[in-house]
Amino acid sequence: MTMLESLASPADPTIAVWVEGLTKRFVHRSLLRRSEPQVVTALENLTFSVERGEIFGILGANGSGKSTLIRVLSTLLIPDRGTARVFGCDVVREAGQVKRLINRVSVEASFFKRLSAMENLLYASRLYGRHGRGLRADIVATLGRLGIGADQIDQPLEEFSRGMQQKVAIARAFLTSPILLLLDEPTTGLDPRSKRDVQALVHQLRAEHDATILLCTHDLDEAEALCDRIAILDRGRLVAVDTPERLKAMAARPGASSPSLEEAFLALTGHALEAELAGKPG
Ligand SMILES: Nc1ncnc2c1ncn2[C@@H]1O[C@H](COP(=O)(O)OP(=O)(O)OP(=O)(O)O)[C@@H](O)[C@H]1O
Repeated sequence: MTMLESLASPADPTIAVWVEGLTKRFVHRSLLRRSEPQVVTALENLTFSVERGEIFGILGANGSGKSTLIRVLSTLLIPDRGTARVFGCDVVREAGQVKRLINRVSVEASFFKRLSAMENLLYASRLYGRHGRGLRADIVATLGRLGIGADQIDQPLEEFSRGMQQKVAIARAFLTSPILLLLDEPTTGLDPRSKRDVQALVHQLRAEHDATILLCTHDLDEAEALCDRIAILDRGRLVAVDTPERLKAMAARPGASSPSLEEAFLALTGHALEAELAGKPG
């Protein structure tokens, strides 16, 4: 825990996300009747906070708990223990208020698939109170920046590839200007050029819209390029929270060249980021 985290309080307006003692377990029942159900601890007593305006990364291997954390923060899952607040609102008791403050972008982005990108984005923007003449032009410009041309804008989304739908989800987050943007693996499955477009838009979103961004990834380069601070999750436990530079410094050995973020991850968790942890009981 950093000095700031030990001094901050959940009511502090400069704190966007406040997580204290957060624990979530799942019971995995085997199809074979004789074997005992297994309890998987997806999140184990997490405590951290994210400052308003930060781009905060959650880095962890498959099954380390990243999506579970995002789902708790977006009010889709109820934690077993502990609390989580978004700008002071409790994600369980004040879920309605939290929903108005967040926008979650994930692979299972929900759209009206038979409607076009333009129709979906007009609907979402109006839901967030955006109207007026400039809206259509903004939608065209935002999609254009992500490489979706004017000729594709009126096509039904069901005809878009997964990567293109992911871009429309990111455009939606940009157009609706949420205060907290939860990005769950936003560039997975995108080609390198599209990845760079998305990353540029994330930076712009923070700069122009006073957004706080929580980004789950297992892409080390992306985490390093985008994040002010990174939390490393390992089997549901928080092993470190710090700037990329300080995480790397933690893994430095006297006389050796300065470690990469990948080496820092290995030193802090004891395994490589690609390690498959899914299904391991906590
Ligand atoms: N709905 C669920 N029911 C049962 N177990 C679950 C559920 N959701 C997650 N888990 C388990 O919780 C653990 C953490 O999963 P989670 O999806 O949060 O990890 P992750 O870090 O997001 O992984 P990935 O990078 O593969 O998306 C895993 O062991 C997973 O099997």
